[in-house]
Amino acid sequence: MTSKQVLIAIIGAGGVGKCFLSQLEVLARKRPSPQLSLCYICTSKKALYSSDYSAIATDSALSTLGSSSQTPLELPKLADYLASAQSKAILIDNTSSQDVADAYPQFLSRGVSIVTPNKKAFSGSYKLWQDIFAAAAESGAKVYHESSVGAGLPVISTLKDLVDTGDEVTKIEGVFSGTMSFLFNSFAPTSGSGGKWSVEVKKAKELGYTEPDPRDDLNGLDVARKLTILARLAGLPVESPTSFPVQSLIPKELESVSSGDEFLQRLPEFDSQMEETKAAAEKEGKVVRFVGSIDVATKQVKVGLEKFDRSHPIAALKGSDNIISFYTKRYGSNPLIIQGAGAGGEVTAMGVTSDLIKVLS
Ligand SMILES: NC(=O)C1=CN([C@@H]2O[C@H](COP(=O)(O)OP(=O)(O)OC[C@H]3O[C@@H](n4cnc5c(N)ncnc54)[C@H](OP(=O)(O)O)[C@@H]3O)[C@@H](O)[C@H]2O)C=CC1
Ligand SMILES: N[C@@H](CC=O)C(=O)O
Ligand code: NA
Repeated sequence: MTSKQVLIAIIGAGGVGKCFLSQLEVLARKRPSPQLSLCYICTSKKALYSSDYSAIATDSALSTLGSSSQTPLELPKLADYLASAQSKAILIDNTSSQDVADAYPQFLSRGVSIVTPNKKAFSGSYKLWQDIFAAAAESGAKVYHESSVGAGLPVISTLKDLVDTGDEVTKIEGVFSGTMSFLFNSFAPTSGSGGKWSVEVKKAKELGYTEPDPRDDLNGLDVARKLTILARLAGLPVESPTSFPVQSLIPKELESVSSGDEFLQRLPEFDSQMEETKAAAEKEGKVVRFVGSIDVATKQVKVGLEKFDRSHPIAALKGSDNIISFYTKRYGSNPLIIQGAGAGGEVTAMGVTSDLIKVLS
């Protein structure tokens, strides 16, 4: 190992993790120095690494991992492994695991930087948030999580720039879920009749837009997590994603179902409930959409369904698009607006890779 080398460790090789691996390959080619060396990769069951930090070939990492007989290191051991290396190490967390998120302070305090699309660390308890940034400040390690809100869209960097340059954010509102956007754009389009709710939910999962368990999207918690992150960055110390009103779209009858698969299997029985919601909006000449807002002055955060005129920009979104409006003192009554795909492996991995570039810089 040399000081011109940076070690990369990846936890999670699913939809986002796989796309990140190919982007890492491109980045390593385009940016020969420092040399990026993949030293560890794991899923929840398998791992690939060696005690001398030998480089794992990125192009064949997934197939080698698939046939590996190594199991993942426990998180404290992984922190030891990375902190003991002579080169700087960066941990890429491509999971949605709370356990991995809870361990960030351990990594950061030992100088290991973190890049992640996982929302759990930044929307968990306020104490975890404080511990993460305190550990990073003390050791000088970096932590970036652009893809935790709006996938690769520059939402977090924009909000940080607004705050760091002395602007005052008064309100943030919009569509914060790629899954919810896709579902309502296809189930209740501004023209035509739209598909069946349960069929669209399955499609959203197949397209890689949903959380590993789509109930985490449908119960509103994914959006609540994103709003918690943005509210904290805007200066509101929101305690948790369940400390403000969040509307769930999970039918009452399915609230106690144990697995995501059983939930998806039974969802068609309840399509009529969402049809009623859609029909009620149509009666007023409107369409229904799933939105969120943070009112910084009144400290109010909320997540749920609202009706919109068909000509409203929120009603007219396409595919998995998010739209996020920042109202600030500087921008006055014309908000700064960010719009584009808010879910999917490639666009999410782009946010992760560009965060990695920031750490390298
Ligand atoms: N998909 C998207 O559009 C977006 C996703 N994100 C976030 O990106 C993250 C990844 O999402 P996605 O790739 O879609 O999810 P997937 O379910 O496709 O992949 C998750 C990966 O993490 C692994 N994993 C889960 N828990 C652990 C653990 N405790 N230890 C080691 N590995 C673990 C899984 O392994 P195994 O298969 O063995 O369980 C799998 O390889 C999530 O936090 C999600 O919220 C953010 C923005 C957009
Ligand atoms: N499930 C999430 C993925 C990105 O955060 C979404 O649909 O927005
Ligand atoms: Na983003």
